[in-house]
Amino acid sequence: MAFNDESAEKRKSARLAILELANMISVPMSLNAVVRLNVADAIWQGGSNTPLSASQILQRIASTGSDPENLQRILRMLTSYGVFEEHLTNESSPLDGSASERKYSLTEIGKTLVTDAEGLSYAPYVLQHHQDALMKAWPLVHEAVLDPTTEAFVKANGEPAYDYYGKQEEMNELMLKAMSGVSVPFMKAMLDGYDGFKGVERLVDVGGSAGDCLRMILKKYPGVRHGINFDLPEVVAKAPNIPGNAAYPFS
Ligand SMILES: C[S@@+](CC[C@H](N)C(=O)[O-])C[C@H]1O[C@@H](n2cnc3c(N)ncnc32)[C@H](O)[C@@H]1O
Repeated sequence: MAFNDESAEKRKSARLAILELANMISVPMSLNAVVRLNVADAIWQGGSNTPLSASQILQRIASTGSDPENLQRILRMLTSYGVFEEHLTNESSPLDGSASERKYSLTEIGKTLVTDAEGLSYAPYVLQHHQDALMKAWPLVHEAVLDPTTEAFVKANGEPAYDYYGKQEEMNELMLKAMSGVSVPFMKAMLDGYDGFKGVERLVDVGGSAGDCLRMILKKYPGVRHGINFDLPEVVAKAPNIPGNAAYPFS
């Protein structure tokens, strides 16, 4: 196939678009980096969300020898995806000598990574989705088309995901924390607008993970006397008991 008009606007935009797609991995990997570095909590320290430069953020999270320029690149990348807001100050930049120093605060998206009073955030979800076992499976996605008999995760890791998580305590705990971080705010919002649990006496949450959803439903609906968290044994073993739940110790 020959393309005669390589300078046509739509060919130029198509080439830019495919380059962006080809490099898209830099976005979740940058997100993973700021979670590992705990940048959101560093900016939010004390609830102020005062814009900070990369060097000021590093003073809160890292020892000497860290590289503010590399952090700034990551922050700028994620600013373009709405995680941070960039503020150009009147002070000159000690990093690159430019007239304005760049500072960063959290947007609403960025705030989802801040650890709340219950120790929860969306940060563990980001880590869970980029753990080594999953990262090993992604390059095998095309094999799901060519040979769908074995899923990519199994090909990469030798066993299905939940078997793998169950055997690795750290991964099991990360999965539980990731689910709690996502489900607690979701469930709060859902319970504000949904009253379908009225009149229910026995409730089974299939795949209930740490039991957060069940706990929140039981708290709002004391009429639900038996709440059963039906999950894998190693997951239920880590799930805290729900006070007042008549189903214990049978969940
Ligand atoms: C995506 S998580 C859902 C978490 C939970 N419903 C929430 O909203 O926080 C899926 C859950 O299904 C559980 N699960 C996977 N296979 C299962 C099985 N065979 N029997 C019971 N639970 C299982 C996992 O351990 C995990 O907790």
